[in-house]
Amino acid sequence: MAITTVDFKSLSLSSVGSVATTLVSHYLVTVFICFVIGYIVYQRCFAPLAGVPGPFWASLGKGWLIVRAKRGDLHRELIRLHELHGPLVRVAPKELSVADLDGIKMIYGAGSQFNKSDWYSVLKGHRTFDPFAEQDPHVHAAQKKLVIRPYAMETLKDLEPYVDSTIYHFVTRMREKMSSQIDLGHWFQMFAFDVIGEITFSKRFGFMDTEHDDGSLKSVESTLASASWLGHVPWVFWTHDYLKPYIGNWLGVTNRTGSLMQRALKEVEERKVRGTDRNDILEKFFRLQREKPDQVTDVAVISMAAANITAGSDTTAISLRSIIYHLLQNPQHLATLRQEIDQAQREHRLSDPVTMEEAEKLPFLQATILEGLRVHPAIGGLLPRRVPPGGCVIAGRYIPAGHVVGASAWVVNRNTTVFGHDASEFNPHRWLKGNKAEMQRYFLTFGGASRMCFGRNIAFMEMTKMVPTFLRWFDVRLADPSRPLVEKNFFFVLQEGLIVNIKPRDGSTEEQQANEGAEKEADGF
Ligand code: HEM
Repeated sequence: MAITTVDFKSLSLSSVGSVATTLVSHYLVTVFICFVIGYIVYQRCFAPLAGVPGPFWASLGKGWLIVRAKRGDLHRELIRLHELHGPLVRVAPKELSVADLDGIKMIYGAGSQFNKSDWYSVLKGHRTFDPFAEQDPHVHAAQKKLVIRPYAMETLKDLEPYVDSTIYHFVTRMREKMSSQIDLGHWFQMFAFDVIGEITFSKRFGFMDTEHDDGSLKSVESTLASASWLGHVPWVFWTHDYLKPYIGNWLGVTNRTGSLMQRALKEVEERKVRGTDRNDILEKFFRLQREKPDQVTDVAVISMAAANITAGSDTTAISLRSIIYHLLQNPQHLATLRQEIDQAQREHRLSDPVTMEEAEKLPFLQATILEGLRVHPAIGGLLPRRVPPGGCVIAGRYIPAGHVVGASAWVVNRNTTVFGHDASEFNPHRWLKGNKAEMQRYFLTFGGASRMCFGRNIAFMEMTKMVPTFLRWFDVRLADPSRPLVEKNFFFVLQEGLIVNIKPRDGSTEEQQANEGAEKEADGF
């Protein structure tokens, strides 16, 4: 048997060095492999959330969430995973998606102790006044108390004329588009931005006039697209923030504190110089400021005005698209709604545009709007919350303090126990026949508890007026009913492809209707 021996004398210094390097690198690789195996074994077998079902890669890091956020399909994937695995799905090593009804009540119900997680820190950035993204519950409560009044039900009457004038403008522009194919989804987006401009600053953005935007639409989209993945790794955002003076700005999320804030700032400054006799939201903020000048600062007013644009424009456009698209895909429900609207019209129960009060007396319309909001919630992210001290038990599973739990309205709004066996279908009748109070308890489209949407009354007013006014004047058909809308979930679930053919209704000529619309606009609507 041959025995190999090392002749140390014959080894040069450089070959000793290379043997040492090889040994060290082998050692490091071995340590690294042991570490990786140890980490995988820990996460899969011993970590507090070990054993909760979910995608393999999600149990090991944030990569799975980031990939889904970038692909924009998290909402659909969560529906699939909950169907497969039940009430809890592990979406990251310390994060769960929850579909359990008691769990939903615990996280988003009255008196909840679950505060917004670090995901929101990237939206907030350095802003000092930001009720949407604020994580500290005491700061949030104090800020909300200062600015909530302009969003209350009683003030809707003051804002209604601004919505009327924008709806008139929309109808007029649609009449100019008669008999042609249009991207109705894009028009709803331009409408939603214009109406927010009008109720906040008494100034439409002017997108419907020019059929172009000034970059705001892209700005909101890139804010969301960037926040939706960065929120899972806030340290990337803060490192970028630290290095920004040297490397420049690479992250779209900073738009929220950049260009949109600049627009709000410009409007606020102009208004201060110009003054106004209008009773829009800005004027209402100024009134609050006069009452409490130390607390309702300029920063607060500008921040809230900008929040209206980011939180209130796309969300409303998405909801309008959902309502109209689902009606067009379900002609039987469209026919029922048309019947209700036409009958009210014949009985002279409708103004033009339909008033909020009139619309509230149309039950099928109200049911249709709720159903559109249920099947396609504008916000499709997980609404992540931190588990409070002491931990919690959801679906029989203990979840330690500091872990993150969240639910997507896309999953909860499809719960068959609450919404019925056909929960995944669009059926407005469920709101007329089913247990409405129970359905509203778990309706997560506007969020929940103290963090529920401030702007929901305003959004509801816009939709409840717009839908009957639009359907009363126009006959709309999908250009290609076999082509579903494309969805992109960047926290907001945006749709693309609502291409329709549009025609006048009621037999009146296009010219006649266009003239009526123009006259009404000139009358000061
Ligand atoms: C159909 C339209 C809308 C939908 C579906 C919607 C949905 C939501 C949801 C789900 C939340 C909670 C988000 C979370 O927990 O992270 C929220 C919060 C908020 N929304 Fe809306 N929203 C809509 C329209 C509006 C409008 C028109 C405005 C303003 C004019 C607005 C202003 C806000 C604000 C300020 C918050 C933060 C509330 C807080 O944390 O206290 N929203 N919205």
